[in-house]
Amino acid sequence: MIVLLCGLSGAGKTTLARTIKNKLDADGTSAEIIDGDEYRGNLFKELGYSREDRMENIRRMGFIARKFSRQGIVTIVSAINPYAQARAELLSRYPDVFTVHVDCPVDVLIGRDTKGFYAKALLPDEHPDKIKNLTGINDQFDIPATPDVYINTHVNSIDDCSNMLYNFIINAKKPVYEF
Ligand SMILES: Nc1ncnc2c1ncn2[C@@H]1O[C@H](COP(=O)(O)OP(=O)(O)OP(=O)(O)O)[C@@H](O)[C@H]1O
Ligand SMILES: Nc1ncnc2c1ncn2[C@@H]1O[C@H](COP(=O)(O)OS(=O)(=O)O)[C@@H](O)[C@H]1O
Repeated sequence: MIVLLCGLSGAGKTTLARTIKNKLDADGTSAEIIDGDEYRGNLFKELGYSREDRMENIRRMGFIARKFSRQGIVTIVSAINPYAQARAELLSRYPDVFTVHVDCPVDVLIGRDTKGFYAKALLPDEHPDKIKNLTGINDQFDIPATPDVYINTHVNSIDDCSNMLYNFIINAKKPVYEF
């Protein structure tokens, strides 16, 4: 199965992906994480943050994820994945995709600001360091209308969030059709 985490930067996707992979490893279930930062930094270096590049980023991650999931590996795609169109494309292309909205209020994310991006996005327009396309501040995020799982990392602890998602993964079994 492909577990498509989506949510704003700092919402907790990487934290949850790693925690869940550890849990799955511990019970003997193969798992792999396809992480936006990791793939962008190593394989997709030419991609930026325009709509077109984000769409392409998700297309590529989905393609790779399917290679793993076909082998029975629980494949967690951890990326902001902001567009309904990109998510719908993966859902229509692959038979084993589950969407997980990792949610957290923007004001809490501005407080977490683990990478300093929110402070830069909130700088005045004329500031040379201003980020002009940070998802959730000045770039689009389409809230998933019907996610398979909704997780709010502001109201639930890391333990509770990862247990919720882990339980979903081990119970969910969509048939995987060959094509
Ligand atoms: N319930 C929670 N679940 C996950 N992370 C949490 C939770 N509560 C607090 N956090 C904290 O929020 C931060 C989330 O950072 P993380 O890198 O996982 O986010 P991300 O969504 O992967 O961001 P990015 O898109 O920038 O990679 C971590 O510092 C983590 O400790
Ligand atoms: N303008 C930006 N918007 C969002 N993330 C950014 C931006 N610039 C740099 N980043 C970094 O790139 C990561 C997001 O990459 P992805 O998850 O791969 O994004 S996605 O939009 O194409 O799905 C964030 O974790 C953050 O570290």
